Amino acid sequence: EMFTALVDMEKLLQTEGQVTASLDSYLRLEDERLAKLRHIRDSFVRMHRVASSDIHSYLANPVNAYILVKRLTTDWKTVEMLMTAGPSETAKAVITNLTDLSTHETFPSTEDLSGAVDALLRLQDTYKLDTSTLAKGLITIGRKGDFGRTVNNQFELSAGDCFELGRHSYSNNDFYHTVLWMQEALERLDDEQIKTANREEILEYLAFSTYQRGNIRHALALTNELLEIHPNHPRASGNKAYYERLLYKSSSKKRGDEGDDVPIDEAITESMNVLEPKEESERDTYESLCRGEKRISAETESKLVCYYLDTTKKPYLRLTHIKVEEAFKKPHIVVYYDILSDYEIEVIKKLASPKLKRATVQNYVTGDLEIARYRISKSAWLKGEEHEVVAKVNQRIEEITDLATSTAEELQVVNYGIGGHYEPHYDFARREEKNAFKSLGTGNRIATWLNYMSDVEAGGATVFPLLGISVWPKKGSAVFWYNLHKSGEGDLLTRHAACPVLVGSKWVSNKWFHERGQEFRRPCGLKINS
Ligand SMILES: O=C(O)CCC(=O)C(=O)O
Ligand SMILES: [Fe+2]
Repeated sequence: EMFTALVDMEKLLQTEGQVTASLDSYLRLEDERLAKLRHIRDSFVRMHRVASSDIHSYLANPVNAYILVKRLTTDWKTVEMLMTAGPSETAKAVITNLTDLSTHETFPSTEDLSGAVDALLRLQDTYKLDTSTLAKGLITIGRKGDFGRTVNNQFELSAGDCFELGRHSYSNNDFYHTVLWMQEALERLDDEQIKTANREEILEYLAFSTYQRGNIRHALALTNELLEIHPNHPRASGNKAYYERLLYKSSSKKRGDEGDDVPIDEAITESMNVLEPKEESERDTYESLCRGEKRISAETESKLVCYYLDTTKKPYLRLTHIKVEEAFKKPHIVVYYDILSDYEIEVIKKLASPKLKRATVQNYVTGDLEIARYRISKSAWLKGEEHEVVAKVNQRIEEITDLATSTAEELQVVNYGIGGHYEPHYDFARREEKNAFKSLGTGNRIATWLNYMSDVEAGGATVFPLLGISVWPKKGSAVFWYNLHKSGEGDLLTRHAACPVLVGSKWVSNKWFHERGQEFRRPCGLKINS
């Protein structure tokens, strides 16, 4: 699929170019065909006008008689041919051409379409984007919580697009967004010259979702509007009666009358009207960190420091200055600046691009690798032997961290497309995950090194919900942390996530270090949480 990585989406622009060219040639052929038909029609009209003004003298001329016959035989055949076989033939040639194209992978599938819709809805949710603004193609958010910057766009969503987004929300049981998108679809439909959606269909979804949200009175009004357009609508009158009954019941209840007992209806209306104050979930914290909201105290933050790495004992790095910034103390999470050069990044991206595949996750129970909605990106693995740049980068990471790369996993290169993300997770395997990393035979993932290989225009932070910090991608920099305590126990505070990319493309690469080989580099501790 295409939507999972931005590099693949770039190919779609070429496809769009090819489709445009094919459509151009079809329209040119169609224009020619119609021009021929118009020409024949005009000559028919001219001849008919002249002939009718004086039929006898006109037909007295044998040439004219011949022409008339010819018009109604050969010329008519041509007209028939141009009118019937014409459009489909022209179209057939162009379609064959396009189908040839679509058998190659440059054509998006319906799965890509639904992935793109999913991504838009995820972005709207995570970044609290306003429906109308989004429909106008405008996005107002920047990096690092620098809100208020508007990313401009010339293209807007049609009523039909908004309807599809609403339908998608509906199939996810997300009635809140269904209502927003269906309302937007209705507004847009009013302004459209060529309608891209059907008012009745929108009203039906809108009414039902409005009811699901607990506003029965408004659901009834919308259903009445639907009945005005389509009095015999198969479901509307039943729904109308149902809503009226619910309203009657709740009003008679208020008056103190005992209505008939219809417990289901009441249970629905009552549970819908109660909004319980609930504790902030991990999801809420994660999303607020993605939006760049501050979650650590000024005091904690004030203790974090910047320094230069001591490179005196590091042969390859002795002459370099490496800037380090602490992002958190315990667990110690640090950001290194200017680690990869633009050239190295280009080489790594070039090597990885042809190998990118939808990223997988390990099934917790079976140990199998599978694709999951909570991790949307494409990734590839690069060996040190593949290119001297990869070998050099591995070497550099080894020197900076003092950890052995010989037992580390290969360099994983990841590209996230629009909406691409990785929800909160641990990089290490929990005790109950039996098969994790068994085949590697090098123990658990002791530490994570993550290179940022692009700037991201908006979104795409790496966030740690239990710590309340966000690390923002900066081309060339890297973030590093230990996943395991010295005892070998997993550090539960290292739970982290990659926020959805809102604007731009995010490239990262990472090195996962394993326990074996580090015995003298990071000796074990005896205490559980040391
Ligand atoms: O891309 C990121 O910011 C984090 C990626 C990550 O956590 C992972 O790949 O395990
Ligand atoms: Fe991770």
